[in-house]
Amino acid sequence: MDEDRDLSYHYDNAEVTLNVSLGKDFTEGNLYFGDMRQVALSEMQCWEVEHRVSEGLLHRGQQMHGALPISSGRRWNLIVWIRASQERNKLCLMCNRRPELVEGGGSTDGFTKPCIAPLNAACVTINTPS
Ligand SMILES: O=C(O)CCC(=O)C(=O)O
Ligand SMILES: [Fe+2]
Repeated sequence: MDEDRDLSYHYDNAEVTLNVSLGKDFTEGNLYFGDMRQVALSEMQCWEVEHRVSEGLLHRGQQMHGALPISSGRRWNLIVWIRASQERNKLCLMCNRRPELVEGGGSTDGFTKPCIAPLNAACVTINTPS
């Protein structure tokens, strides 16, 4: 709390993300979006999206995005990362490999083992739009 004034460019470990602006009072701090994570950062275009308080924004989790710095106030958001096991069982978004599945009970379709690969540095590069 009180420390994160912005959020660098990244993609989410989710198929779809819901981002709801809860307020409170803040200035600046817009979201920005780029292409899907597979596009080279050097070729990516970014655009800014105004995110008004009480509005929800639904985006693909693998679309690159970030939050610009706020210049005053406090910015609260509700973030819901929505994951689909059918998709995630095919590919781990964090290491780009097919995950090993652990048997689940009942009607589950498997759970992934913890990912041991280091985070891809390209995913956490700070690259704010000009
Ligand atoms: O601060 C925001 O609105 C973005 C948050 C976000 O992208 C995340 O938590 O994955
Ligand atoms: Fe995110």
